[in-house]
Order: sequence, then C-alpha cells, then structure tokens
Amino acid sequence: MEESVSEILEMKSEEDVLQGYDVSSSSEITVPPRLIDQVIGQENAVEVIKKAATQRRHVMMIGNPGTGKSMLAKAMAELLPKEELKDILVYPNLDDSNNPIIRTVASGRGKQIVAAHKAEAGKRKQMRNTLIMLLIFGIIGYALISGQWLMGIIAAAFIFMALQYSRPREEAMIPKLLVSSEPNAVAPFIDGTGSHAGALLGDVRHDPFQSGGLETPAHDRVEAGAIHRSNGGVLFIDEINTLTPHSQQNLLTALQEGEFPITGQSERSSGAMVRTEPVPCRFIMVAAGNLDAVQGMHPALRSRIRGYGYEVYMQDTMLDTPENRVKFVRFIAQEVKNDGKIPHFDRSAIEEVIREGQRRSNRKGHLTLKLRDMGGLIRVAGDIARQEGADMTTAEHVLKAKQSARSIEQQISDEYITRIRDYDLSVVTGTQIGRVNGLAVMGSDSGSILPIVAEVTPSQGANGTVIATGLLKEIAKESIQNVSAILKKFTGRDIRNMDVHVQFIGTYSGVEGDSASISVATAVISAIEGIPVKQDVAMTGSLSVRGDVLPIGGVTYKIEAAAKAGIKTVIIPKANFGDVLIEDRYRTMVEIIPVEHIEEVLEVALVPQNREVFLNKLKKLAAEPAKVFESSTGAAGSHSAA
Ligand SMILES: Nc1ncnc2c1ncn2[C@@H]1O[C@H](COP(=O)(O)OP(=O)(O)OP(=O)(O)O)[C@@H](O)[C@H]1O
Repeated sequence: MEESVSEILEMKSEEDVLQGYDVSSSSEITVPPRLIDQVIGQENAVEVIKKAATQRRHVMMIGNPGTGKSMLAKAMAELLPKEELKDILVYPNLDDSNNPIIRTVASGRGKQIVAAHKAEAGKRKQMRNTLIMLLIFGIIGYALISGQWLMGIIAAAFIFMALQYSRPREEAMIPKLLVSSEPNAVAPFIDGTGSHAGALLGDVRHDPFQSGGLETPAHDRVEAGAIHRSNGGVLFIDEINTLTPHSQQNLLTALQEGEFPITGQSERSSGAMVRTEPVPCRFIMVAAGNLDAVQGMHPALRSRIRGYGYEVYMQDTMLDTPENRVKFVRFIAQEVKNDGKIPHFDRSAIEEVIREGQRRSNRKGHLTLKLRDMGGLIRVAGDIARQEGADMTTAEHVLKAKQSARSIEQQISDEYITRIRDYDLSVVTGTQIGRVNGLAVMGSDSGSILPIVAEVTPSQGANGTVIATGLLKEIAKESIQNVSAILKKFTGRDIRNMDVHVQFIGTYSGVEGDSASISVATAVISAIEGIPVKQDVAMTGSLSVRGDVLPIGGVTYKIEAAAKAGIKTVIIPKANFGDVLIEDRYRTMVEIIPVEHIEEVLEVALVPQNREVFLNKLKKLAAEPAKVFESSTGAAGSHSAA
C-alpha cells in the first residue's frame, strides 16, 4: 500500500545530506554565465571541449541520454572565435543558370547586399512600369483616334498580362542570402540530429513552372543545409548511426573539403538539375550517441573524427562527495533559472533532490548524472509548488512530484503488479516446487517481479536439452547455458536423460541480461530435486559457472518492486549490497539477504523436508568438484538454451 506524502516525510532519515553547507534556498546560488561552467560532473568532457574549441577539432561523445552531450556542444559554440563568422550569398549565373554562383562576405554584409540589390531592382521596376504604362496609354489613344478600339484594348490587355505574370529580370538578379550571421554574435550551434539528406546537406526546391518566364530562378530555390548553417560553428548530430550511409558519406566529404555544393536531393525534381558552386561548410562536428552509435557509424567518418579530434565517454554518475553535492545544488539553481517560472527550492527540497540523485545513481557513494531526468523532476516539483501558490518548492512538493511524474516504465511496472494480483498470478506466500520469484528492471528507474517456472521431463532424444522460453535475448540465453554447469554440480545427477524446461512468465517485451541466473538455477534445482521454494522470497543475481553470485544492475528498483508486490525477503549479490538505496518506506517491508554463492541462495529459498540432511548434502556438493558424466558417444551431454 502506498503511503501518503506526509507519512513518507515523517519516516525520512535524519541524515543531513548538505553536511553543514550553509544554504537555505537555491536562490542564494549564483549561476555561472557561461554554459561550459554550468556543466556538472563531466570534468573530462569539459576539458576536451575546451581543448577542441581552441584547436578546432571534432569531438565524438559517447554516453547515455540526458548526461549533457548537446549542452556541451552548445557550450563549445560559445567558446569559438566570433571573427570567423561569414555570410554566404547565392547569385544567378548568367552563363549557366543551373550552376548558381556562391560568394562569401563578412558577417552582417549579406543583408546589406541583398537590401541594396532589392532597392536597385525596385527603382528599375518602377521606371519600367512607368514606360510601359505610357506605352499602353499610347496604344489606347491611337486605337480611339483611328477607330480600331477593339485591337487597341486587346493589345493593351496582352501587354498588361505579360507584365503582371512575368518575373521582371531585375528581381531575378537579386542574390539570395543563404547563411546569415550577426557581427560579434556567438558562433552557430546547429542540431542536425535525425535530419534527412536535404536538411543536412542542402537542397534545391522543385519548380513546377520551370520555363516561360513564370519560373523561379534556380539560385532562388537553393536552400542551405545544416552543414552550411553551421559554418564557423558547431554541427551537433546525436545518434549519428541513424543517418543513412549516403548522408554519412557526404558528411565525410564536407568535413574533408570544408565546402560542399548544394544540389536537389530528390532525383525527379527540377532541383536535381541545379548544382551550386561549392558552399563553405567549415564546421566543427560534435557527434554523439550511445555505444551502438560507434558500431553503426560509417567507418571512414569515425576514423576521420578520431584522426582529427577527440573521443570522450560521458559519465553516468559522480562521486557523492560534499563538493559534488554543492554542484548538485547549483544544478537545481540552474534548472530553476532556466525554467524561469518555478519557485526556488528551499533546503528541505534541495535535500530531497540530492537523495533522489543518490538513489538514481544505482551505485553506493555516487550521484546520478542523468541530469535531464533530474531536471524533469525539478520542474514537476516546481510546477506543483506554483499550482499550490507556494513561495518556495519544498520536500513535500518533490515527493509529490516523484509520485506523480512516474516514468512510463514505472507506470507499466505498477500496472503489471496490479494485474498479476488481480489474476492471482502473483504468488508471494507459501511454497511451490520449480517456481521462483525473480526480479527484473524496466527502463532505467523501475523494477518488476519476474516469475520463473521450471519443469523436468524424461529426455526425448539421446541427450537432454534445456529449453528456455519467454522472448530471451542473447545474454539471457547464454546465462541459461551456464546454469547447466551448476545443475550438474548441485544436483550431482546425470542430467543427460532429462529435458529441462524453463519459462519466464509475462515477458512480452523480452528478457535481456543474466541477472535471472540464480532464479533459474534455483527453479530448476527445485524441480529436479522436488524441493519446494518459498514464494515470499524474491531474488536477483548473476551466476558464474562455478556458482559464485555476481553483481547485477538496478538492485534498488528491484527490491522496491518486490516490496510493493508483498515479498518479504530479497536475495541479492553481496557485491551489490552497497548500491541499495531503497526509500525509507520500503526498508521495513523487506529483509535483504546479500549472498556470495549459490548454496547460500538455496539455503534461504528452498524448504527441504529434512533441513539438516539437505544442508549437509549442499555442503558436500559445494566442496566436491563437479561430476563428469561420460555419454555413450564419449562426449559430455550438450545442454543448450533454445
Ligand atoms: N552534465 C550536466 N550538467 C548540467 N546540466 C545537465 C547536464 N546534463 C544534462 N543536463 C540538463 O539536462 C538537459 C538535457 O541535457 P542534454 O540535452 O545535453 O543531454 P544529452 O546527453 O544531449 O541527451 P540526448 O542524447 O538525449 O540528447 C540540459 O539542458 C541540462 O538542463
């Protein structure tokens, strides 16, 4: 049952997370003016960006979303010299209209040049119109005098229409300002993430008329791409691997040449006929993504960035030191200032945000650096305070925000727990043979119960197999194979004549990772030996082939999910014990048992008829080397996950 916010507040531990730091509200904190000085916890990346900005080098940033990659790229643009900014103009080419001319002028000059051309064209147009009006009146006058008035009106109308719909030559000669900049402005920061070829490399619009005086001149249809707009500045591309190979290839050419002509990107458009002179694109590339981005990237592009730049890995967490907590307070002040609408945070709210930062780090002694999500929490808490008309955001608002701003994964996890309760699928009492309550993480901030059942049947073939189902992905499948080794050791039986079936229940979006290994081993050993498993116990842990319980991720969220579901005991790897930062309200609901070896798991979870005999057998099996069973063909039995 969920406690109310006031109950949770009462239960809060007394730890002074600000440890003597004398601050009563985020309004007392000064936010540094430069963006680079606002970046928190990414000292290495900040150094790299500063160096790369001075040396004009490219940068590749790899790391999780929301850790400050685009913020750093923006900060880099602020550090670049302003003198290098230029305006780029595109002019018509009288010799070859499909090859518009490109000119680069000083920053701010482009607008003046276009304005001067427009003024000149306006003057000429006015002069021409006056002459033509005189001609029309002349024709009409002559027609009236000579009596040929019908011919006169037709001729006048024809001349008028031609004038109205044809594009005056003077206008067609006005250059187009392709890229503009203000003198002494900050260098451009262009985000080219997810751009299709036209938006990235420039494009030439289609002209439906194409001839007869009604057409738009080719140079007027030329559009700059992100690579051109970032000339002299920073081009940031997140998830770089999602660009097509063609775009990545062209990006590489642009990087190498520092200029790239603009042509129509759609083959069947009239724009495809047009190709401008090369357009300057001397940008610094900041490519970003997670590890997949490196693998999916065009090798030549990667090698260019490596050869002419830096690669930097973004940190997910920082040490939970007093200095870093102070930085966290500054982060709150920054977010409040950037939002501009939410009230400042008082000391209690600051402390609550820091506690949440500790929890979300998923590591003992660390604070999370997934600060975009933390920023989201700060904004929701501030909005709640604003709605309530409070002058300050308090701990109560932060707690309410945590309850209302649950991630999709948290909502699904809670819904899942309710559903399995409704359908009596969640078994959290009594004992069962071959059934274990495993635990899984969903997304990055929620957990769920993952029931696993095992059944053993006589083998259908010469050698038994382990058949595992539940949309298991690679690592999960491999972990089941490793469990086979444990089965041989801890049952002491020849499992070649058995088929072992393992089912992960309700895993509609698949299972990845090996953190269910101890649950699978326990379920199967229970099924083989016919020993019941306690259902008020849940467990999580990876397993070595020798039976050592290895650390896993998301331990805090898994324990909280177990507590919510009504589990009384949670077995976790001893190595993870320090990472447990469960909220105070769950502390009284579950007992946490850290273990190092599978026999400790079995000791806690299994309920043998004769505990003494069982424990002695376990001790003996753990001490003995695993038995080798010779198969009829001489090879050891091959058990594999399917
Ligand atoms: N290291 C940081 N220091 C200060 N603020 C941060 C940091 N990381 C993220 N933020 C906050 O989160 C916001 C979003 O971060 P940002 O867009 O830079 O993340 P990202 O790593 O580029 O994520 P994605 O890859 O999803 O675009 C920033 O505008 C800032 O408010």
